[in-house]
Amino acid sequence: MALKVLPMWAGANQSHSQLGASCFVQNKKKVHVFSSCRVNLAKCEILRHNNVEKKRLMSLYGTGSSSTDERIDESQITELKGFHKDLYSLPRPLSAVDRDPIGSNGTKVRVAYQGLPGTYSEIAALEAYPMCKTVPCDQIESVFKAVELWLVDKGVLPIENSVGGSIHRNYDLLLRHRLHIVGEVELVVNHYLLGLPGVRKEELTHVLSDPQALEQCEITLNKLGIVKVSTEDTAGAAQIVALDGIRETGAIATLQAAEIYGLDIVAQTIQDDSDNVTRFLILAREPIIPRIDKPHKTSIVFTLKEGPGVLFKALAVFAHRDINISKIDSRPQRNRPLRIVDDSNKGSPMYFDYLFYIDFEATMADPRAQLALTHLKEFATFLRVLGSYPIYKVL
Ligand SMILES: O=C(O)C(=O)Cc1ccccc1
Repeated sequence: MALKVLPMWAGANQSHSQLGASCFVQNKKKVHVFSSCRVNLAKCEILRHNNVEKKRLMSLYGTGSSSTDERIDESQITELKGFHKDLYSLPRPLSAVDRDPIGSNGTKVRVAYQGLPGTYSEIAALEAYPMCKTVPCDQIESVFKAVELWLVDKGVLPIENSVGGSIHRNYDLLLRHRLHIVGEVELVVNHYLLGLPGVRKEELTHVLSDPQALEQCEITLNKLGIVKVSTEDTAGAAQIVALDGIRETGAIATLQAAEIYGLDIVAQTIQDDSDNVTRFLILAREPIIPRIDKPHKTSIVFTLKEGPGVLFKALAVFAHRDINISKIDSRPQRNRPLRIVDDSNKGSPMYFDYLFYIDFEATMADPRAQLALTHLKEFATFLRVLGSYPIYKVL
């Protein structure tokens, strides 16, 4: 099918996205519904940037009706991608937009997230931009593409949680794409066990949810003897329960999902760890100008040369400048996981070649941070700044 490149429900309102979502469940296959309003917004943005392209794009997209049947197919996206390549090569001013609900063109900020309406990611998007228009996408990859292709202004993705640690799949995506981190949000995640109206906890034999949510409630679910089944996201699980109408199947999801999909709360705060916190990142096409009135952090990723004490030296560049490191993580490189240390001998040792992710508490506008990274480059074989952004504080 021709819709592989940008499969997302870009619902301009809840009914659109719910319509798309119910098709998804009922037909047991993905149906990609684009709201024409969303497509038209994207069109406008593109047309503003290049009048020469105007005729071509108008014929590409047509004038558009308000039907949810309007879809973008692969060839259109490919053309759009080519066009945006040109746009990316133009110098772009830094954006000072920071938790600002109004975008530079006077419209509401549009924030893409993975899943259906009612996910934790949507709640995180609204926490970062309270007046924003949230845009559901069927995969994390679609969130990145939606930002890259100017269909939305920002994207939100969960990056780590206090129970499971880093979400490495999402770290990999940060590296594969060239978006900038412009913010972070930390949510205390309270999981609700939801069921069809009137269902009691004892009746449940199966529970559906996102793998992270299932992991965070493992002890509770094992005690209840409930079989865990993974779904794409928590709200998707709630919707399946509502549509399938099987009394023995519940979902772990948000309070918002219970309301949206008409489910009862069978049990609340069912996570094993009461301090269950998930950290989300906000992504944008452009970096922000760091503000001096707020503490910021910077996220970087790098690889190191081989040798004794190289990691020690790498960390010392921050210590020498009194820069606090708030996170460090390592991950084998996916495309080059093994490093052959010495190929002169048979049976010479092979190590995993690691990517190091560090968050440190300074902005790239801070000379200490600039010096630290210049110093780090002496030991690094690769270094990328993922973004400087305000440290999240509950307001
Ligand atoms: O599926 C969701 O609702 C998400 O946003 C991902 C997630 C799942 C569990 C905890 C935090 C985020």
